Amino acid sequence: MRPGAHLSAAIEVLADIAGHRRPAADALRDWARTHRFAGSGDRAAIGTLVHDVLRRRASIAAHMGSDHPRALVLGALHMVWGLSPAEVARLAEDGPHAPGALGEDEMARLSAPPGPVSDPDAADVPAWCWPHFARVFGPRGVEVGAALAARAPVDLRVNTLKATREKVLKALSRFGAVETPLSPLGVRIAHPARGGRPPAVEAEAAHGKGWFEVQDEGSQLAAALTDARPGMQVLDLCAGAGGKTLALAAAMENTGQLFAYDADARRLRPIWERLKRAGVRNVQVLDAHDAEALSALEGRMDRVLVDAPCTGSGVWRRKPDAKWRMSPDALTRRMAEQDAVFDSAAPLVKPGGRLVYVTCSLFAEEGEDRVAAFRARHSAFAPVSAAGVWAAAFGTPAPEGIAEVARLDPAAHGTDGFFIAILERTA
Ligand SMILES: C[S@@+](CC[C@H](N)C(=O)[O-])C[C@H]1O[C@@H](n2cnc3c(N)ncnc32)[C@H](O)[C@@H]1O
Repeated sequence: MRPGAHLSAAIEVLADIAGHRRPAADALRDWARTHRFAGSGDRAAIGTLVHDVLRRRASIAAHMGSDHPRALVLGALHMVWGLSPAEVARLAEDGPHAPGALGEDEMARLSAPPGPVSDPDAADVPAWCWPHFARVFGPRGVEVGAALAARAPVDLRVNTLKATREKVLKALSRFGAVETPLSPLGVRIAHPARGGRPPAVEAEAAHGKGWFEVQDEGSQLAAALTDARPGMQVLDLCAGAGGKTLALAAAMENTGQLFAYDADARRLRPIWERLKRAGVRNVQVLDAHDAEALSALEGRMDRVLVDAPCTGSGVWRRKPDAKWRMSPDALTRRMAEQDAVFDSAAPLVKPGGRLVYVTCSLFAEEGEDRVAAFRARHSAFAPVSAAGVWAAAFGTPAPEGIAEVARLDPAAHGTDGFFIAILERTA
């Protein structure tokens, strides 16, 4: 396919996503199925363009005066990829399957300097979300939204059961791998510029040997603040595919007992292969909905990690389509689920043990509010300073944003957005 045809394909896929409120991955997969002539390079180029449009949909639409997929794609080439208006015009006429010549208005829009835009558009967040951003970030809201609209790097966590950071850095040196600034186990590979594909690190031999896992630095820090130590009894109550389970197992040096549970058996499924590859031997995976297995843990856990289901507003860098699909109703549903799973964790914690509540959301309704509501229902839990746990874990003072609770955001910390609260059972 010629580059011009990639633009037309991206326009088609974006129309499908907008028309049917579908996940981008589904629309891209269906497009590929019905256009078998497209090679993997073509599919990657189209996918990159679609995701770049979705990251910046609101600010591009404001500049182009339209949210039609054609306007969004042309705008993204200029505003995200940095092509000049003349270069965009050339690409738009690149071959018979390109979108076609630019109109006068399109050319004028592309050539115009950036004009004034509303805060939610400048932040590239849905208008209904803006009050939630403003509540948490105040004047930083636009900066945080813009950081969430940028491409994320590939972050890896070194599996200390099998490798060292030096070993992983060396194995991935040709990708320009560097240390992450906050997590002592993190390795980062920058996202390539304009249209480029991030390296397929999971195809590397070092991944096959279990030396590292793909995990955002924020997620690594959430696991580290759980402070699971060798010999402890620990439950990962919302284990999902096991991202944090693996980090906890390594922190426990394969000793003690780590239980992994998730209410959804399908989500838990990949954990088996991951545990094996990582050389983890201290994890017992509990069956979904095995209430008896969970109640057997009552009052026994040194740590219970509740990595609660959430809107995912902190990971919009990686799933930009999700921010436009999210709704106020979904937020309300997530809050009810968070209260339920928080409550179910409480009896499992032993006196002196800790309950660590985590979401990858930036909204206070899913963070501070849920913790306050939990504490109102459970007087036996007292907060533990996240800054104190940070200082003890890393031997450095906690950065800004980490105080009684921790809120990580891509603008301040370069991580995905996370909320972390640590509570100790006092009685
Ligand atoms: C944010 S994801 C977990 C991600 C995972 N911890 C990781 O690091 O890869 C939240 C998980 O909570 C699970 N979940 C939702 N309600 C639950 C409940 N009441 N009890 C246990 N798990 C629940 C969901 O199935 C989902 O897999």
